[in-house]
Amino acid sequence: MIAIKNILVLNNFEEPQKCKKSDILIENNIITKICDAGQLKTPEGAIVIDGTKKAIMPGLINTHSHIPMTIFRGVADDLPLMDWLGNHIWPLEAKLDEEIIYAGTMLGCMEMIKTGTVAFNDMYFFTDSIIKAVETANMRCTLSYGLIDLCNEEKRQTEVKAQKDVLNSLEKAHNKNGLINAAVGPHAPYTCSADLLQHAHELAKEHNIPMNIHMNETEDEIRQIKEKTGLRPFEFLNSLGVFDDINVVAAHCVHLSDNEINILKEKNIYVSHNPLSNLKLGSGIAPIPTYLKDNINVTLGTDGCASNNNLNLFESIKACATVHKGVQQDSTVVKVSEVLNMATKNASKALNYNSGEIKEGMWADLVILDLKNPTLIPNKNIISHLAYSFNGVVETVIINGKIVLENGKMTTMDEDKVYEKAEEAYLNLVN
Ligand SMILES: O=c1[nH]cnc2c1ncn2[C@@H]1O[C@H](CO)[C@@H](O)[C@H]1O
Ligand SMILES: [Zn+2]
Repeated sequence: MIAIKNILVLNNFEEPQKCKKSDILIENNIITKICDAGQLKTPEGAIVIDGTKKAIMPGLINTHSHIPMTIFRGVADDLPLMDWLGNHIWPLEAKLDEEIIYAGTMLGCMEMIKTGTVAFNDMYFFTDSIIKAVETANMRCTLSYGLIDLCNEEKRQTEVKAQKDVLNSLEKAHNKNGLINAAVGPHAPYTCSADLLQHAHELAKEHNIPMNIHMNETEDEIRQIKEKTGLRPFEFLNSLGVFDDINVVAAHCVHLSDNEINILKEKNIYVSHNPLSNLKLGSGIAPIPTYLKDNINVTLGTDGCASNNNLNLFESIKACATVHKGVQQDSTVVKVSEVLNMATKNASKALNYNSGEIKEGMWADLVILDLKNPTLIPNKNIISHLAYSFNGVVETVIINGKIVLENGKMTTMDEDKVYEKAEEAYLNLVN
């Protein structure tokens, strides 16, 4: 049990003036009580957190990452997507092993937690090593194995077999405490055959899990699909039935035709907007204000550390809240509440979580901020600060009812050891 006393609860992004000081009780992994400050009787044996001069917010949810790529930070800058992937990232990924993946995931979990992220939607390889690290860190996540067959039949069969094992591992991990969830992850329309895409869709339906896929990131890949099929990527996948009856989290969605935007609406597809990765790889800027006008569900992601190059979702929040104002020459688009919802409750909906808000009955995935932080002063319009000024350095993080960061220190891992192992893994990767 955790009792948090006298804390400013940031649970209303639309009407910040209604946020007030309250007491919160957490039992097991659930927020069981929220009442006016001073009203909560501390149950015997509860851990008490004094919330004076502190604020609490829903933990952030990153809907697009490749967490082990934290080890790739800084290895291939200033390149366009296809050159970056084909000539730099994929050759390095061929050298990955379980130890490098574990070290990268531990570092990634640490970085996310220290910057207020409690959950992430990931696509990568070596799922067993990722599971091991995420369980140690006690983070919530949705993991998918990145399916790639490059339209090669033999490769497709290997991928289908690998996918089966991965789903078994994920199911076992899920049964422990519900922290780890499964998704299917066909990498992208330009790396997967129609058969593989349809197979992934069938699995998502059968297991009632989301699909995680890269869509329409660059003009170049769209041209490839059009040459091959005569259709744009969303039209092609829609014709295959890939979007039917499942939650789809489509990463990037930078270049869409009007007809493709209609498909987003009709199929209720969740967009994972990755503004910093799209800017760094020179891919373009997604038309987020149009999506918001059309009531499309937009969420936020960082992408991996070779294209961002960090996992601080507060930076993506600020980028999203500012870049579209510049593009549209209209400072009224993408409001503070809209962008904060993207990083919390919209993401929770996309991934079928019970979090992203602070309400009784919801999972205790919470972030406590020390208000004595230069980027949060004056302590008046804190919700505005979350979007525009906060440096992301959080004080305490609770995931699934467990304190994983306490006064800025990780409780689930030895920080120095994580740094050391990450340095070693980097050297093994590049040498
Ligand atoms: O922005 C991106 N677009 C396309 N592929 C990416 C991006 N970021 C990482 N990967 C690649 O996706 C695979 C994960 O299963 C990896 O090969 C990773 O390098
Ligand atoms: Zn990606």
